[in-house]
Amino acid sequence: MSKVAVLGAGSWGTALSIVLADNGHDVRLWTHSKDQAEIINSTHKNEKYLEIMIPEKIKAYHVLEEALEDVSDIILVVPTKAIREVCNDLNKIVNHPVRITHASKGIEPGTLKRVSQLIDEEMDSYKYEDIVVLSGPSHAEEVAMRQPTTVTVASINEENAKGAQELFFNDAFRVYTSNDVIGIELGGALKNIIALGAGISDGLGYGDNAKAALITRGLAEITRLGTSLGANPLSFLGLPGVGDLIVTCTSVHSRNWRAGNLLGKGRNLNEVLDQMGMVVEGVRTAKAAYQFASEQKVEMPITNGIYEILFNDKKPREVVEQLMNRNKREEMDDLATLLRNRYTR
Ligand SMILES: NC(=O)C1=CN([C@@H]2O[C@H](COP(=O)(O)OP(=O)(O)OC[C@H]3O[C@@H](n4cnc5c(N)ncnc54)[C@H](OP(=O)(O)O)[C@@H]3O)[C@@H](O)[C@H]2O)C=CC1
Ligand SMILES: O=C(CO)COP(=O)(O)O
Repeated sequence: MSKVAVLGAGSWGTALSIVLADNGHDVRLWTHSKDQAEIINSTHKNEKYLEIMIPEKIKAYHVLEEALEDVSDIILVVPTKAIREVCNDLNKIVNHPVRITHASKGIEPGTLKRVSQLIDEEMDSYKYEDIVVLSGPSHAEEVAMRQPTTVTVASINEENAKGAQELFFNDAFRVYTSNDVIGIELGGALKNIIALGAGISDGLGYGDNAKAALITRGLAEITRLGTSLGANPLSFLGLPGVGDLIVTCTSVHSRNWRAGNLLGKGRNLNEVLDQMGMVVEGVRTAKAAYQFASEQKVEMPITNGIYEILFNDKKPREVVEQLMNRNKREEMDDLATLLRNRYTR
């Protein structure tokens, strides 16, 4: 059994700690809040984030050095805006070989970097090829209740991907491997923008047809961007692509869907974020994807529309009208070309 430090005691860090504890590992759940660590250790609950009881063998830590002592694995699960800060601290402390798996879903606006690239930049003695990403359709609320869930772990280092698969795999948590780090990270990050859109559509009172259109055309545009950045287009048809799109666009557990829903009902972004109290990664990632799409000259009409609603106060109904009245076109033209170019000579 392994000693594992899970960094980030929000919904997802807590749920993944439960999976690891169920697998018999020695789990140290690190939080930046001393009070939260004390509450978790004394009550075995993390009520702000999850209702379920936490197994007593999960110990919460506030001091990073103590959480990291002798661990073989670090699971990084803080919001993407905190990744640099936490890795910067890790860099000063970690001086023995560890495997780093991250499970955060976002892209950094400005630099347009994925989480594995941020880790690589902040950690001197750690190679990009060795980083593992865990992603897929996995609401923390369901994982914590041991409901059947499937995810993918990806790394360029096959041994590390298989090691992470072994670490997490159990009867309720089935783990696949992949070597497409770019596709797995981008699928998980970009679907959050489309989930905001699905929430907006529901908030406006539109029905299932509109949502199916958003999921399908959203998939087309995130695949287009991902492929232009080096991802395997087929990864977008897998768990971290279409799987995660379905789960976040159709579930009330999704914070991105819930935030979108409030926006669709007429609230502005600041009001919505105040009310959520948990991370809504799609907001930052929409900014990054908007910038990416214009720099790479990739067509992303849904993302552009959501960017306008979030940051330029455009009315959601106006965006829908624009999307519905875009130039007439063939459905599969660019995606078919993209796949043909990749798989034929
Ligand atoms: N929830 C889910 O179902 C899933 C989430 N994810 C991804 O996991 C990542 C984390 O999400 P999730 O756990 O849900 O988020 P939550 O909002 O539930 O929790 C975020 C946690 O991170 C902590 N935090 C915030 N800033 C810092 C910092 N600078 N240093 C250390 N800790 C910090 C928060 O502390 P505090 O309480 O003090 O604010 C809180 O404990 C996101 O990228 C998300 O997209 C991926 C799959 C599923
Ligand atoms: O990524 C998730 C499920 O796979 C969680 O999505 P939200 O951040 O929208 O809750």
